[in-house]
Amino acid sequence: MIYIKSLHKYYGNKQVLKDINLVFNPGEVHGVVGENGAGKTTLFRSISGMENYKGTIDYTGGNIKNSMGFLPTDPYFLSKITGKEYLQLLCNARNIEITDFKEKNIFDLPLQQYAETYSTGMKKKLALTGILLQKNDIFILDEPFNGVDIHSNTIINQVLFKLKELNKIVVLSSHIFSTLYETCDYLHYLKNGSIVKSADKSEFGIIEKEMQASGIGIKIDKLNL
Ligand SMILES: Nc1ncnc2c1ncn2[C@@H]1O[C@H](COP(=O)(O)OP(=O)(O)OP(=O)(O)O)[C@@H](O)[C@H]1O
Repeated sequence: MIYIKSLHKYYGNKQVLKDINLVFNPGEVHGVVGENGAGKTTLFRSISGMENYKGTIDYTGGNIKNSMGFLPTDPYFLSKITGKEYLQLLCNARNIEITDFKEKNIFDLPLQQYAETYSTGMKKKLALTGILLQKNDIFILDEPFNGVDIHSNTIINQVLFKLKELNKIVVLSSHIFSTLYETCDYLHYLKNGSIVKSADKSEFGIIEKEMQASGIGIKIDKLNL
C-alpha cells in the first residue's frame, strides 16, 4: 500500500503540488488526469523518489525504489546500448535471470539495434518491457499510451489487466479518456497542483464533464477565427 500524505512540491517559489493525499492499494489501477502542466509528472517523479518534496510518501512493502518500475513520458537511453542490453541491465538490477529475451519481446522490438535509434513509440515499449521483466510490485506509468501504435495500445491494455490480476499497484496518466475508462478503477483529477476530484468508475463521467467544462470554448472564441 502507498500512502501519500500532505504532499507539497515547490520549484523555487512556484508551488506545483498542493496538499496531495492519496492511497494506492495492491490490485488497483489509478489514473491521474489533468491539463498540461497540472503536475502529473511531478507527482509521479515524487512518488518514484526522483524529486524532493514536503509531506510523506510511505510504502508498506519496504523501500519503494526496490519495488517500483517508473515509465517516463520520454524514456532516455544511454548511447551505444542495444535494446537487449538495456533489458539485461534492468534485469541485472533486480537479480533476475533471463536466458531468452526473444520470447519476452512482447512488442517485437529490434533488440539488436541501439535503443537511442528507436522511434518514440519503440522507446516507450522498450522501457515498459524492461520494468515488466523486473517483476516490480508498483508501476508508475507516465502516459504509457502516448505515441504508441494501436496494436501496442491493445497489448498495454492487456498488460494492465494482468498487473491488476497479479495484485500490483498501478498508477498511470493519460489524456485519452476512453483508455482510462477501460483500464482504471479510480481516477484523480489534478488541477493546478491540487486533486480537485477523486472518483471510482461509476463517477468517471463526472470528471470527464468537469474537464470539458474548463472553459475551452470561451478560449477558442477569443481567437476570432
Ligand atoms: N524542473 C522544473 N523546474 C521548474 N518548473 C517545473 C519543472 N518541472 C516541471 N515544472 C513546472 O511544474 C508544473 C507541472 O509540470 P508537470 O510536468 O508535472 O505537468 P504535467 O501535468 O505532467 O503536464 P503534461 O500533461 O504536459 O505532461 C508546470 O508548471 C511546469 O512548468
